[in-house]
Amino acid sequence: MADVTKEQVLEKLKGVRGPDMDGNIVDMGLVSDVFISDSKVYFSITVPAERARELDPLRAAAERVVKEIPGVKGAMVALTADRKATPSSAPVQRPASAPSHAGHSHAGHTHAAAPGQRPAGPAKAGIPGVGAIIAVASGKGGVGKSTTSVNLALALKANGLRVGILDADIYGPSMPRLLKISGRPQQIEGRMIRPMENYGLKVMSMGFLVDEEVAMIWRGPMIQSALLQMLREVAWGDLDVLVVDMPPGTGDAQLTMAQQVPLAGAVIVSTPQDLALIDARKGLAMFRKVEVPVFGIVENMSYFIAPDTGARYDIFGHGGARKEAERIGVPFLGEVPLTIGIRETSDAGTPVVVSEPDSEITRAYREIARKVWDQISAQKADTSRAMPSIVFE
Ligand SMILES: Nc1ncnc2c1ncn2[C@@H]1O[C@H](COP(=O)(O)OP(=O)(O)OP(=O)(O)O)[C@@H](O)[C@H]1O
Repeated sequence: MADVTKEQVLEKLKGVRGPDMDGNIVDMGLVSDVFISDSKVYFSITVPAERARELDPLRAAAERVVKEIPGVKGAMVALTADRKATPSSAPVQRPASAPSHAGHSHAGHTHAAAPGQRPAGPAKAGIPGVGAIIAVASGKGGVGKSTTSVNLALALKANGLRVGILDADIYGPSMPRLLKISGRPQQIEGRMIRPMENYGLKVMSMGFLVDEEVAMIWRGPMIQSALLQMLREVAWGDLDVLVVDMPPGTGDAQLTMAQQVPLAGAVIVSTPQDLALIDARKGLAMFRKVEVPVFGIVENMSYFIAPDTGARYDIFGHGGARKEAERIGVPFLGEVPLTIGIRETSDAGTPVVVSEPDSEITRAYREIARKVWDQISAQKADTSRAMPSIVFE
C-alpha cells in the first residue's frame, strides 16, 4: 500500500470542525505540522486554553478520522493552547512567599512554616510499615499520569525498593488494566484486605472492588472514605514507597485527598504544551496550599522518536516543562518521549519498565525514580535529625 501523505491527512481533517466553529480545523489554521512515521500520524490542534476540556471530543474526532484513512496504523493527536489568546492566563503565579520546600529536600522542618512534612497529629498518621507515600498528579487528564505512576512505581522497584501503588482515580481506575490484574482482593483478618500483586508491586484500586458504573454515582464523602479505606485497611506490609496515582485535576476532591493522605511529596506530570503546563501550575499550587513538597515535574510525551529511523523530533514543543520547572524553582525530574511502545505496552498490561527493562525509556524512568528516592531519603535524614527518636508502633 502506498505511504500515507500529509495531504491525505489534511484533506481528511477538513471534515472536522468544532462545535461552534465557522470552518474546519484545517482552514482555520488550527492544525500543526503533520508528522508521519511508519504509517502513524502525529499532530496537534491549537485551541484556546480555557476550552481545552470541552474540546477534547474534537481531539478524539480528529484522531478517529485520521485512523480511518487506509494505510494509517495509528494516530496521536494532542491539544495545544493558543499562546496569543492566553498571554497571562497562568492562573497561578509563584507566590512570593511560597515555602520553597519544593526545591531541595531540606524541607524546612526546623521552621513552623513547613508543617506538611511529618505532622505529628493523628489526622495524617502514616501507615504502619510504609516508609513514604508519594502522589503522582496532573492538572488535567490524559497527560499520561497513570502511565507515569505505574512505570515510576516499577522503576522504584527495579532500583531495589519495596513498592506499592494505590490507584486513587475512583472514576477511571486504570491499574487493573495497566498491570493486567483481575479478580477481587481477599479479606483477611478483621476489616483488612490483602492487596493484589503483579510484577512485584502491591496494588490496590477501586477497580478491584466496585464496578465502574457504581463508582460513577458516588458522591464526595463516599469517595473519600473509600480512599482512606484503601489506604489504611489494606495489608500493605513493609513498603519503602507507596505511589498514589491521584485523580486527574485540581478540584476540591484532589485537594481533600492531598490533605488527608500523609504525603511525603508529589510528582507532577505534564506534557510540553502550554496547555498542560498551565494545568501543571495549578497542580503545584494545590500541593503548596496543603504544604506537601513537590519533588518535581516529569515531562511526558516530551519528544517523538521515529520508530523506523530512530530520529528525534520535537513536535510538541519539547522542553516546556523543564523551562517551567526552572522558572518556578521546582526540580525537573526528567523527560519521557512519546512512543507507540509506551502506549502499546500500557494497553497490553505489560508496562515498558517490565517488558523492555534494558530500553532507553526504562533508563529514563529509573533515573526519575532515583531522583525521587533521593529526595525521600534526604527528607527522612532531615526529619530524623530534627526529631527526637520516639518510635510509634
Ligand atoms: N509517553 C507516552 N507515549 C505514548 N503514549 C503515551 C505516553 N504516555 C501516555 N500515553 C498514552 O496516553 C493515554 C493517556 O495516558 P494515561 O491514561 O496514563 O493518562 P492520564 O493522565 O492518567 O489520563 P486520565 O486522566 O484519563 O487518567 C494512554 O493511552 C497512554 O497509553
